[in-house]
Amino acid sequence: MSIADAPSTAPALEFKADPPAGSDHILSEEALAFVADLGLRFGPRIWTLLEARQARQARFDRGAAPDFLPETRAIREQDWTIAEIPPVLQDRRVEITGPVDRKMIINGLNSGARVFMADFEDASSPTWSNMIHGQINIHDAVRRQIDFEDERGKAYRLREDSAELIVRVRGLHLPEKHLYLDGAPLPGALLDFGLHCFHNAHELLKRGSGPWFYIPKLEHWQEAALWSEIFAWAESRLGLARGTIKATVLIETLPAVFQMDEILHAMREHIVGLNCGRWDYIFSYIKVFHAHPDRVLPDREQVGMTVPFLRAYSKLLIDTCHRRGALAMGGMAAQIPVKDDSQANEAAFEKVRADKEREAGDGHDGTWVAHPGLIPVALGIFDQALGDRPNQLHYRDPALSVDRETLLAHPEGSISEQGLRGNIDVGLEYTAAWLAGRGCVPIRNLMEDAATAEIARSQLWQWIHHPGGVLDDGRQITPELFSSHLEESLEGLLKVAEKKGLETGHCEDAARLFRQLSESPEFADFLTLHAYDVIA
Ligand SMILES: CC(=O)SCCNC(=O)CCNC(=O)[C@H](O)C(C)(C)COP(=O)(O)OP(=O)(O)OC[C@H]1O[C@@H](n2cnc3c(N)ncnc32)[C@H](O)[C@@H]1OP(=O)(O)O
Ligand SMILES: O=CC(=O)O
Ligand SMILES: [Mg+2]
Repeated sequence: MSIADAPSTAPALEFKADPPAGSDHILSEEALAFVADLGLRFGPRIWTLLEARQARQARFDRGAAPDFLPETRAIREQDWTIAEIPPVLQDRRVEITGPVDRKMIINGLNSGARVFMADFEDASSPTWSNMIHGQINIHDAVRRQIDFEDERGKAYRLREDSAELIVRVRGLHLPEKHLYLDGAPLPGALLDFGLHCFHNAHELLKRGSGPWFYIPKLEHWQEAALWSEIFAWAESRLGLARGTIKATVLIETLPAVFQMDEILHAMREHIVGLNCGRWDYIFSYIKVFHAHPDRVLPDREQVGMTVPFLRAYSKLLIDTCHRRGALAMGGMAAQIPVKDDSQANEAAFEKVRADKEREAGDGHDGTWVAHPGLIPVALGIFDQALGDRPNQLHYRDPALSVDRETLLAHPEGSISEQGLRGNIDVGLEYTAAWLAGRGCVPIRNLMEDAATAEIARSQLWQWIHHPGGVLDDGRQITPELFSSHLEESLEGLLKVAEKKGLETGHCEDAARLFRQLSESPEFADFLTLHAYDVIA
């Protein structure tokens, strides 16, 4: 059955805002019918899975901690592998990621990285305009019709040998408030997946590529199983062969690290690998244990990939993937080139080099960079580690032994005034940018995205709410201390905004959100959910 002939059983989607200009072909009747069908079939299942997250968190709040599941022991112990990885996805030694604006997409695809991940998630603020223009841009990129000229007159066009495109969709928790179905907002993930798949799957396949996705923030293998069902349904509805759609799943929540075999198994027809989403993983550690007074984390700077719980996570991910024939992707180092300070620039590159050397040496099949300037460093390291192979799928560490205790090990360290102020300053500046529609920004020479703000505000919550929130000079982090730093920080941010002629309302809103989320007795699940209420 052709797409146009397929009957839609879903009620029509209700627009809560006008479709952005120039989006008629993206929000076409057929595409909307496909998305509405997705919403009707899978929306209620998503709500149920989100409720299950709440129930699990309530158990963690009563003192429990994540563990391997007894009921899925057989899946962990039996021998099985995922389906074959398509040839174009076998070599992913360096991937660049970025938001979905036109210039970023062209630059990312032209960057020399193997993959460009177009990010509807952590690097994008999900304004209606960003999300729909992102789809327009991806549609054009797939058809290689994405030429454009910026305000300086610089022309952009795709190179012949552009990178493979992977689209990261929003997490299951984020609604798309501009589209309602049956009285409830459509899950944003279904809109992102649905539009890309509907418009581009056949076109990509015709061009030797395919509908490839990154799936973020899963907390349970049943969520992975649902994605596989969504893919299978879309394949059948769009006339694609079963197993055409391929996903890489980010392991970036603490519960998910205990279910990596189960996630691979549940998606074995549709998965090609796992990725170490280290930043959200740190956020998840704080969230899962937010009610445990003995789990207060030290300064963010002290929680790097070499601390035991993070090192164990990445090593177990590599081993699990390679046992199952799946790619084990590394994560993002936050450093970016420093333009006006060669010493700081060299130090930033050194940090990225060390990070990528560790990843390649541990057996990762590829890694992420945030900026094109870092591709040569990462490529050099992975080229050397891979030799003439496309990946390190053959590699297993015979001495590896990772247990639950290490996966949960609490990192030792201290909390400094600089760390406290850093979380407030960076969190506030980032959140103000997000509210203004920019989901990824350079702050103090680091790439910052939504995960930064989540770590910052959840650390602040922990430090304010637990007796362990004590500075290295002996001062307790009280609501009053937090509040005085927040005021100072806001004052500074407002001055900068005024000087640049930027809207100051976003700074005020960001401060209000930070105050509300950090001081509230309840720990909020996601800052971005609260911030989403404020954006257009
Ligand atoms: C935890 C996670 O989820 S990680 C995944 C999410 N994070 C990301 O995707 C990071 C994306 N990175 C970025 O957005 C940017 O690198 C930033 C915001 C950090 C810095 O951007 P800028 O300030 O524009 O950097 P800079 O001025 O040095 O850029 C130089 C050029 O590189 C381009 N560039 C920078 N980063 C990227 C990127 N990630 N992809 C493609 N092109 C890029 C810029 O567009 C610019 O192009 P131009 O010369 O044609 O104007
Ligand atoms: O999405 C990536 C992460 O580190 O978080
Ligand atoms: Mg993430």
